[in-house]
Amino acid sequence: MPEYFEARERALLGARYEELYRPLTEAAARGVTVNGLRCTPGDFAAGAGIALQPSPFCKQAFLAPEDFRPGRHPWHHAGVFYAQEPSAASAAPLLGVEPGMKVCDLCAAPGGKSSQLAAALQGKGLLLANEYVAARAEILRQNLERMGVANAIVTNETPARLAETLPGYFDRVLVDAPCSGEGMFRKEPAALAQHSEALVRQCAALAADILDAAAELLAPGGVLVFSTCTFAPEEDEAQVAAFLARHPEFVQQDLSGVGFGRPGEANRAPETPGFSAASCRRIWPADGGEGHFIARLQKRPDAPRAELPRAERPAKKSKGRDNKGKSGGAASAEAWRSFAKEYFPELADRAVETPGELVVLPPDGMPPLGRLHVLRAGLMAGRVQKGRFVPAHALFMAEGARSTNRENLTLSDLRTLAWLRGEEIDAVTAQNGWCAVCVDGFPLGCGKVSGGRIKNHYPKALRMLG
Ligand SMILES: C[S@@+](CC[C@H](N)C(=O)[O-])C[C@H]1O[C@@H](n2cnc3c(N)ncnc32)[C@H](O)[C@@H]1O
Repeated sequence: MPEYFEARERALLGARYEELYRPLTEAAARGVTVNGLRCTPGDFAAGAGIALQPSPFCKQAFLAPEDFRPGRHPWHHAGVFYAQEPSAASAAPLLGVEPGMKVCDLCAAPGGKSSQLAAALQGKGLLLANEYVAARAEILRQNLERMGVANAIVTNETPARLAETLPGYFDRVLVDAPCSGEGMFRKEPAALAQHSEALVRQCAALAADILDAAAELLAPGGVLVFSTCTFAPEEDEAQVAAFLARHPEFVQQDLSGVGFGRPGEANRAPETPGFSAASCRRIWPADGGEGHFIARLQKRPDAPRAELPRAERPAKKSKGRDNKGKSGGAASAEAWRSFAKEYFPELADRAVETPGELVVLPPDGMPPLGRLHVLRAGLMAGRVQKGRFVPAHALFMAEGARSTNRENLTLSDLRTLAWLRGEEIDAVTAQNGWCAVCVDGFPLGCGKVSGGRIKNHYPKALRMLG
């Protein structure tokens, strides 16, 4: 253990130090969280063929065996589950997301908690999943695509710019803050190597700014969940106490009845009106996970309502014209509609956006995004090339199970692994044309059938090699 960390924690915990941190000498716990857009936890446990234990931290999650390799399981490729450290699955359900809400995940990559929030929305309402680090934002986009999320906007922004653009817009905001990662010591050697008192202070200051942006993003009556995977007072209890002192328009909610973990620690924050350490929740290594801190705060319903800034002019539409003289956008929409009528009749009447040659199905009630850096706004349906519609992988990952043309594989079918390796496979149930390839009913992308064989369109970067 880093010297500063151990000295601090021993001073704060006394004899409890040994009890609460002792499990850090054992192997890291592994967990999986079931994607509620795909199936129920019960169906997952019955069909996955993995020795699972229910997680104490989340109804949709399980503890997995130490040697479990998620990337080798076809259901992982099909977005049926997300490999998530067990205690990390605890925070998102505490946000109380319901279908139809507007939800923002401010620090979202790689996307474990965003996937949980999207599942809670059940395709209705909006998830804005933001990630500040560009390369991580791309991973977030890919993970949400794998999980079949169609109603997300993925942005690569600073929390402050989001708050300027969408003040008061969201019913729920999650801040899973960048932190000093003291709960990652066992799992990620880098967290151990980089740890220092200066890092703790730097992370605390950064998270305070992120929380201020979160406060601005929330509508009156909206709920904010703040979580970290660290134990440092400045980043946990003292952070929440300082937030409440800065934001009298918020009240803390009590998490003592959540059924897992332990209360926050009173000696980690100064006495602050409205703040209760006992109402926070801590998961210590002794509780079975790597470690998490969670607090829940509500913006008072009578807090002043913010005005959205006036929408800026939308980006110029492509001026491309097809060979029939129609605008590129109208031609793309028409190509999509005729494709959708054949393969996804339920989607054929949905409104589409056609930036350039692309066809995107925006989420219902798109907010004004101004000049935000948006990686994806809704579901990428495909693109039009030489007048023909070419479907996107994302379309089949979100809607493949409802396609009119499907190849139905199972976990025990040898064609499943062949498909994930990128090979051509025999068509048994699918007819000529585009088809969804599914394992046990869960989508694994698309292929094109001709002469009884399915040409593999599973993206090269996602293939299971070796
Ligand atoms: C604890 S991780 C989020 C994990 C994620 N919620 C999940 O469940 O998969 C914190 C994230 O905050 C991002 N981050 C780093 N600097 C940031 C900043 N200045 N503002 C907002 N987020 C930042 C990190 O890149 C990291 O992806």
